[in-house]
This record gives sequence, C-alpha cells and structure tokens, in this order.
Amino acid sequence: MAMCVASPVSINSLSPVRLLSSVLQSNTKRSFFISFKTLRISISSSSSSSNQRSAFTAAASMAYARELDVAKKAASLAARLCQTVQKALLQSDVQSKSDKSPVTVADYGSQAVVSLVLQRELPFGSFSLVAEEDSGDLRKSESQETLKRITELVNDTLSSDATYSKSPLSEDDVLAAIDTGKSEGGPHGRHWVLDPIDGTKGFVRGDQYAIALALLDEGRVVLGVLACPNLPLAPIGHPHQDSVQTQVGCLFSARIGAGTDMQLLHGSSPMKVHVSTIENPAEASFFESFEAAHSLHGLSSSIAKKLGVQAPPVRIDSQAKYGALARGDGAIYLRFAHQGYREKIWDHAAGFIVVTEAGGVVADAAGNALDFSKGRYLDLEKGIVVTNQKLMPSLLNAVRDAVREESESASSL
Ligand SMILES: Nc1ncnc2c1ncn2[C@@H]1O[C@H](COP(=O)(O)O)[C@@H](OP(=O)(O)O)[C@H]1O
Ligand SMILES: [Mg+2]
Ligand SMILES: [Mg+2]
Ligand SMILES: [Mg+2]
Repeated sequence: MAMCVASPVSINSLSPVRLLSSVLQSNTKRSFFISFKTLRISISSSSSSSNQRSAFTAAASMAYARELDVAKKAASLAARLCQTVQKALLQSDVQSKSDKSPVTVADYGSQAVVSLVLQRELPFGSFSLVAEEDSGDLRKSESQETLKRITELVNDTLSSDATYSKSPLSEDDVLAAIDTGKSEGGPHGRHWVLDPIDGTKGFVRGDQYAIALALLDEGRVVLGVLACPNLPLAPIGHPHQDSVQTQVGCLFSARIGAGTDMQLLHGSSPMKVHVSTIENPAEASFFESFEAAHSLHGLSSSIAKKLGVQAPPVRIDSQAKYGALARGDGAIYLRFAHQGYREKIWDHAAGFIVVTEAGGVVADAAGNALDFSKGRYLDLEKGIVVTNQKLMPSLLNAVRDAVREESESASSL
C-alpha cells in the first residue's frame, strides 16, 4: 500500500466547486487531505475509482451545508421581522428612494438581520455581501425616528431567537450592518447576495414578497434560500384554489448538486420539489410580474399565444414566482424589462438556484445562461425566461419570433 503525504487544502483558499473537481481529476501518486470545518477526506493513490466516487459524493453532500443552514436561519428571522411590519404597516414606514422605488423599515431591518446572522454564525474568513439597500437615506436628520424604529425591530427580532438573547444593538450597529451590503461581488471568492425584501410593492399592498439570499463562489451560485411568508403551501394559479384552506408561508432552499427543498417557513420538515414535467405548452400556465412597469405584459402574452398556452397569466410579485415554478405550480416564467432597465443579481440569484436544482432552466431571451459573476448587475439579452428542459427549446423559438415581430412593428411606426 502506498504511503501518502497529506497536503491540506483549506476551504478558504479553495472553493468546494474547484475542490471537488480536483478530487475527481487526480490520478497522480498523491493523496488529498481535505479539511473544511465538518468534512475530512483522505484519498490515497491506491484508491479505487469507486473510492474516489464515494469521496466525491461525500464532498458533494457536505459542500455548503453549514452555510445553507445559516442562510435558512437568517432568512427565516428576517421574514419574522417583515411579517411583524406587514401586519401593522403604517404610511410612515414606507419611504421613497432616490430612484422613486419604495423602501420600508422592513427592507432595512431585514437586511440588517441577515447581515448580522451571517456574520455571527460564519465568523471565519472575510465577509462580502452584495445587497440592495444602503444606509444613505437613514443617516439624514429627518430619518431619526425611522432609524429608531428599525433598530427596535432588529433587536426584537434577534432576541426572539435564544442564541441572540442579550446585548441590544445600537443605531450605529444597525447602520453598519446595513452597509455591509455594499460589496461589488464579482468572479472571485465568496459573496453573499441579498434582496432583503423582493417585491416591496407587493409587500406594501399586503401581497407576495420574498427574502432572497444566495451565495456566490467563484462567480457561481452555490446555494439559495427564498423565504416567502405569504405563499400558500398548496399550489397557486390553479382554478378554484382560492377556496382551498391552506397553510401559508414557504421556505425554499437549494444547494448545488443537492436539489431543492421546500418547508413551512416556521416549522415542518423539508421535502424535495421538482419543476413541472409538462411537455405540451397548451397545458402550461405562466407567471409574470404583477407590476406592468417591471415586465412587458404585451410581449409575454404574444409569446404565450405563439406557444399555444391556453391559461391566463398568473401575476404575482417577487421571486415567489421562482419558488412556485420550482414546485411545479406553473411551467413558465417570463420577464422582459422595459428598455434601459438593468436587472440586478439580487433579484434572481436565489430564484435561479431554487429553480435549476429543481430541474428547471433559467436563461436570457437568447438562451444564454445567466452570469452572476459580473458584479451587481446582470448583462442580459432582452429578458429572462424560465421553464423545464423539455419546453425550453420551443419557448426560445416563440420568444425569438415575438421579439422580432415587436421590433419590426416598432421600426415601421
Ligand atoms: N422598471 C423595472 N423593470 C424591471 N424590474 C424592475 C423595475 N423596477 C424595479 N424592478 C425590480 O423588480 C423587482 C420586483 O420584481 P417583481 O416584479 O417580480 O415583483 C424589484 O425588486 P424590489 O421589490 O426588491 O425593489 C426591483 O428590483
Ligand atoms: Mg427595491
Ligand atoms: Mg428585488
Ligand atoms: Mg428589495
């Protein structure tokens, strides 16, 4: 039996994505001694390929598991804060950002809670967070009351978890936590990606919203969590569904290579979910934004018509659409922003992995994979389309034809 010298590999210096492929590619007279927190694998040069395969399986089953648990905890606590605010939403809790989009005390509070939980529970290495909100407006003198309210909400939420019972945070602590979200992301290292409330307009209306948290490692989305406090456990978008009594509040979670789970937001065991297996577009239903300002409803309806989709669109806010699609409620999600709008990575990263790990495909309108490694924005060809593997080719054909017709009719005007 060959004697081997172990060469340690740190999780901080090598991502599990690259680490796993280096385990598989190794055929030299070396051994790999991989140590990252809970995982220790030793492979000698005499290992059979089946040993290598089981090492791979062990590594794959463990990679990012701790990070996913912490992400679920962070998003669940943030959801608790959002639910408290949505129940008693006051007009003073809604402000307008410089781009005129709404932001509530819950958006800020949720971002602070997620940042604090991630930093406390994963203290090793550097911390990078790409998140939607920043504290600029909160530091203005007219925002003193708002900041006080956010700080109370953050302290109340954290103290509801036994782990964080003591030591209340100051207003400065909360501002600092919000501002950890200023990272630019990019193709190297690890970056958390957070939308503290996705679908703020839905949240303010009392409708759907999501807390969306993902982790990028070397430019790839490796895990994602969607907390959807108002999403029913029963399928949405089906006829007569409104009359069905159902529990509300779903938590979706996905890890690269490990599938997608769904559970009740505040309890229940996770169960695996899968996208719809529908192959005939006539049987498919499709999701789009509730807000016409966020997506061209006319273009979606012309695509649906070309495909032969019979059912009317299901319009709901937020990445709850990705969650619903991941469990097969509908088969297609279409999103075509108005000219000049640039999609942000936090609006799609968590939804992307929740759908892809459930067997779905997410692409731009030209069929390209989404690239989350370019910083805070996604570079896209026209729009985002999501469906199962079988329907994607015909969906892309319909998109191409509808987009061409739209530009022809615009140029003939
Ligand atoms: N003109 C526009 N076109 C496309 N998306 C827009 C938009 N204005 C805002 N958005 C994004 O649409 C998100 C909501 O998506 P949806 O329509 O699926 O609910 C918003 O997230 P926030 O609510 O986090 O700001 C915001 O980032
Ligand atoms: Mg916003
Ligand atoms: Mg958003
Ligand atoms: Mg948001």
